[in-house]
Amino acid sequence: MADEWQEAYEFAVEVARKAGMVIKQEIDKEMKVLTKSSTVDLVTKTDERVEKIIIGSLKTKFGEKAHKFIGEESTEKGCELTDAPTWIIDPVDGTTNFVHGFPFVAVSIAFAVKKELEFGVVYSCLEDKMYRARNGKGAFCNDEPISVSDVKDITKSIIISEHGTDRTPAKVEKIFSTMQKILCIPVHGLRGSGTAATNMCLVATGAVEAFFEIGIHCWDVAAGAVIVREAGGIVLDVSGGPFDLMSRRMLSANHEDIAKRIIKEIEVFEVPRDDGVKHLQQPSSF
Ligand SMILES: O=P([O-])([O-])O[C@@H]1[C@H](O)[C@H](O)[C@@H](O)[C@H](O)[C@H]1O
Ligand SMILES: [Mg+2]
Repeated sequence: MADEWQEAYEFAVEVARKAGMVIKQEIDKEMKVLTKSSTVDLVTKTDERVEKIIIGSLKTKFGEKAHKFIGEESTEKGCELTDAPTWIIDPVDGTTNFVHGFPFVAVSIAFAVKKELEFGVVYSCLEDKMYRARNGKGAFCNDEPISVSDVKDITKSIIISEHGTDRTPAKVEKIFSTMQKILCIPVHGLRGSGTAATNMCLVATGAVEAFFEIGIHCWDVAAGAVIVREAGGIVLDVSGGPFDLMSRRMLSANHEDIAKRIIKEIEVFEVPRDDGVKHLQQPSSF
């Protein structure tokens, strides 16, 4: 069937909008903040509630058993990506922003079939920007086509990276050393919105040339990966090898020239994979 997943794609947009409305209603209320992997890895009742709303809506629409789900707040024993149609969900990407009222928070919903990403939806709900893309069908923001920047000269670029939620001094040192080297290439600027999904959409719209991070999770970047590719960009491992959704390493860029130059400066550090697989050989570089 040529267009087997179109209905699911359209429904994902609807569900992302519904989820974003809940986030908008909750952001100004007093909230109880809990922590997860570290004291700066925050979670709220809204994260859990929104994930339940999204997965509940998808199950009602497509049946309890037809699809599998990987959700930030409900995947406790590692993520297993099989050949089955699988939804990959971050209900509130940018939870720290949400807690502080910093105005970038996104709902990220991706769909993979046979381990290949089929479509992605990122709703930057406080800005009311609905980003979406489906394989081979282009990328859009609020129904307008989007495309990456045509800047190939790194000295004319803006690059995004984030600090993540691991404050191990040796890792933080590598993150800042990488940022310092990139800043001093020099580039026009370094930025970070506090949501990986939104960062990838900023690459897709051409507002920045690249975004990279080590330590993100599959639900942070799955939807954004489709959006960047469909906007004409590339998504790679931070070594320049192929992007591996479970590796927790990702570089997205408008062009190979920008990606290659950034890769020269990235100080890579080890993070456990999302699927728990150990000793996987890292992909080779360019
Ligand atoms: O926890 P969360 O807010 O959904 O997701 C986080 C955001 O995407 C942040 O930008 C990135 O730096 C972290 O690595 C992610 O964990
Ligand atoms: Mg996230």
